[in-house]
Amino acid sequence: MLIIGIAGGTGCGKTTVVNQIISELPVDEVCVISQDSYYNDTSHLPYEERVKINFDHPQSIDFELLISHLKKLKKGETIQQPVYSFIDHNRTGETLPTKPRKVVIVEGILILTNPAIRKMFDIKIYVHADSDERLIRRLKRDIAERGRDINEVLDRYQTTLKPMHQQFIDPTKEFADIIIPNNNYNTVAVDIVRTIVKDRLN
Ligand SMILES: Nc1ncnc2c1ncn2[C@@H]1O[C@H](COP(=O)(O)OP(=O)(O)O)[C@@H](O)[C@H]1O
Ligand SMILES: O=c1ccn([C@@H]2O[C@H](COP(=O)(O)O)[C@@H](O)[C@H]2O)c(=O)[nH]1
Repeated sequence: MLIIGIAGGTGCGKTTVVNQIISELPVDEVCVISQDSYYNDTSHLPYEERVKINFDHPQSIDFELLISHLKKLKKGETIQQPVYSFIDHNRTGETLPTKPRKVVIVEGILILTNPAIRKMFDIKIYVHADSDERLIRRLKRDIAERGRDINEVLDRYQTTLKPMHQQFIDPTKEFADIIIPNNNYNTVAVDIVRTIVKDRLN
């Protein structure tokens, strides 16, 4: 099994890059694990409290569950990946059965901050886009897809996203084997990663 970790700040294009990598691969050869599915279960908190959580701090992630799921996949077991709602800021209670595949891609802003999970990755990738580009993309996406308004996104950017990016996420670039510049769509870099993956599948 080849486990690839793909990190990078919010809006850098991780999900887009993952979709480009897997688009030409056989569906039964690859599976994707999103760090977002592993935000801590905060069902015991009311919405008014959940919305105040700092979702850009490593402590917001249930790394224990994520690591145990990766270990199970390595052993050939199917896992139940939690489904997360950005609207409710919580797990939905549903799960997505995820079968072990030859290639497992784990993507998320904080996945390279955790030393134990870093050790499990065969290839570590960091997707880079400038902060103004990321903010613009995040604004557009969160308003269109995640039920936010402009003030909410900008407030969160100033109070948490930017400081957490500088403190925790950007420094993980140094752990990356490959850094993909993604201010523009980077088909060359995606092709290179695809070639590595295809080579592994043969
Ligand atoms: N290279 C790019 N150029 C322009 N827009 C992009 C690029 N990569 C991603 N996007 C767009 O930016 C938004 C955020 O991308 P996404 O892949 O969800 O980022 P992430 O998963 O890192 O938060 C999406 O609307 C996506 O279509
Ligand atoms: O309940 C939540 C949980 C997370 N977020 C934000 O999501 C991004 C991470 O997702 P990307 O797809 O990598 O952008 C993170 O910056 C959190 O602030 C949220 O808004 N609500």
